[in-house]
Amino acid sequence: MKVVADGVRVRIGDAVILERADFEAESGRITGIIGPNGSGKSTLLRCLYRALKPTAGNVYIGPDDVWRSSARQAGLRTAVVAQDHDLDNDYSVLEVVTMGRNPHKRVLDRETGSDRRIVDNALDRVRMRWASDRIFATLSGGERQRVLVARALTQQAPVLLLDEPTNHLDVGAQLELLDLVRDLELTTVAALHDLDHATTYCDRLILVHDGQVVTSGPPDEVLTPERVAKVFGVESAIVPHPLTGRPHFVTASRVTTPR
Ligand SMILES: Nc1ncnc2c1ncn2[C@@H]1O[C@H](COP(=O)(O)OP(=O)(O)OP(=O)(O)O)[C@@H](O)[C@H]1O
Repeated sequence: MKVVADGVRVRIGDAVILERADFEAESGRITGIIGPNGSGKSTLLRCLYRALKPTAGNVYIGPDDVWRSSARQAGLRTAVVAQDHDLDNDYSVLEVVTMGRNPHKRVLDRETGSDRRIVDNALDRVRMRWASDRIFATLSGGERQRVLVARALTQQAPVLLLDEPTNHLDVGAQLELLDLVRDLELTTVAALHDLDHATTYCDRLILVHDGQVVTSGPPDEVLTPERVAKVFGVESAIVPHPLTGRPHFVTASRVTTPR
């Protein structure tokens, strides 16, 4: 299922946060959104998962305009791990992850044995089943992040939207999560800060700068040294990884090119 942004514009008050954002995320592929702090990555993602209505333009998940679909329809197609969440302090981990099943249920439907198996399986995949009865708010930042990924998995949606999914995770847990995302083979759109992760895990990148999509394409075409210097202000190269031989993004020093 494809994800398409068509001329998306976001204006908040007098500020234009996003201008004419166009892109297409291919079915079953990982598309990374990269760009400096404040460039508009989260804003673009929020438009995709119905948290923010664009001032102009359209977002399509598969054939449907997300802003003409119901919240439930959107929940069946799109699972989200956002940067912020509005979870009550008293929810247990099990309750949080079970919420991912809500789009599959009618109002008074009870949890079934099948739901419970899906929830347990998701918790196993992120190695958090041991915490099922813990209060979500008492977990560490990295543990909470893994639980939110488990909740997204239980939605069993074809599209996965991730806003800086490796936040709070140690280096091993970061790679474990990104390997898991790759193995899922969903249509994934992820805002990422780590440009080596973006190079290693993404099939395509969308580079956002000052609220504009600067370019999109395969990582080696997007992350040219000239463009990285201009947008991020650092000297960089893509070189063969000394351990794997795969393309590896490295930085050297800050450059003086104005951003
Ligand atoms: N509700 C709002 N009101 C005013 N400005 C906003 C609002 N939401 C976002 N912005 C501004 O829009 C710009 C883009 O924000 P956004 O969160 O999309 O950036 P980002 O690329 O995800 O940044 P980061 O890498 O720091 O997470 C920022 O300058 C931010 O301050």
